[in-house]
Amino acid sequence: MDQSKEQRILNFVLQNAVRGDPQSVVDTIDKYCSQKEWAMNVGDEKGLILDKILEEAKPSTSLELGTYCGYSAVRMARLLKPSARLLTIEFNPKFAAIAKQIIEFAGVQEKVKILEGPSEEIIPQLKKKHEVDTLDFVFLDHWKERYTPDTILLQECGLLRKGTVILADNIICPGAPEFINYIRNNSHFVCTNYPSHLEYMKVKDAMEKAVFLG
Ligand SMILES: O=C(NC/C=C/[C@H]1O[C@@H](n2ccc(=O)cc2)[C@H](O)[C@@H]1O)c1cc([N+](=O)[O-])cc(O)c1O
Ligand SMILES: [Mg+2]
Repeated sequence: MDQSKEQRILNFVLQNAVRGDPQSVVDTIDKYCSQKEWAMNVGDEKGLILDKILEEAKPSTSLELGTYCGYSAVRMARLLKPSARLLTIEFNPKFAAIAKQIIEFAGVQEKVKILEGPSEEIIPQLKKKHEVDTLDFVFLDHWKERYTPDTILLQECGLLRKGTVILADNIICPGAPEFINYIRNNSHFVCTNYPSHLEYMKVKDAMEKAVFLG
């Protein structure tokens, strides 16, 4: 059975990154995906925007929707304080297994917990099963048509608090038009757009920050 692209990314990390060094894992994935095979990691250009917004938020409890290979989980975990936690939801068991190995290789497994399953099933379990009170930071990078229903679900489950920062990837490419329409017309959020480029490409993309007002 020949390897998947995600397995090739994992192997490249295991052979070229420095164990226990999250920055080297991030740089190694960027190197592979810019030189060998494109993959849907947030990447280094949008990654720097993610870094800045995350550092400003100084979150104790963060949630990511769409782990994929774990690139942004490692990228975020490397900036979190030791007591902070990142929960990341992944639907595809093959991707979750790859991400687990990349997260462990980077040495950030103490801060990161992968929750396997669909977001609409897992979000309602966060408070009781995963001891979440409210979320300080949310990174949306899963199926683009799920951005809006999952943002509504997070509110319904009482997981957002005054000041929760939601950051969404791919506002232009592939695009999340219904999310943009929803969030920019919702008086409970203050939105900021961050123009950038699609990972590893010259194509325009953007991220959107939405701060919940309570
Ligand atoms: O489609 C994109 N992302 C969809 C991501 C989906 C990921 O979210 C998981 N998930 C986790 C939980 C769920 O409930 C559902 C899915 C899926 O199993 C997958 O791992 C995308 C596409 C491009 N592109 O240029 O084409 C660029 C990007 O940056 C992208 O993020
Ligand atoms: Mg993305």
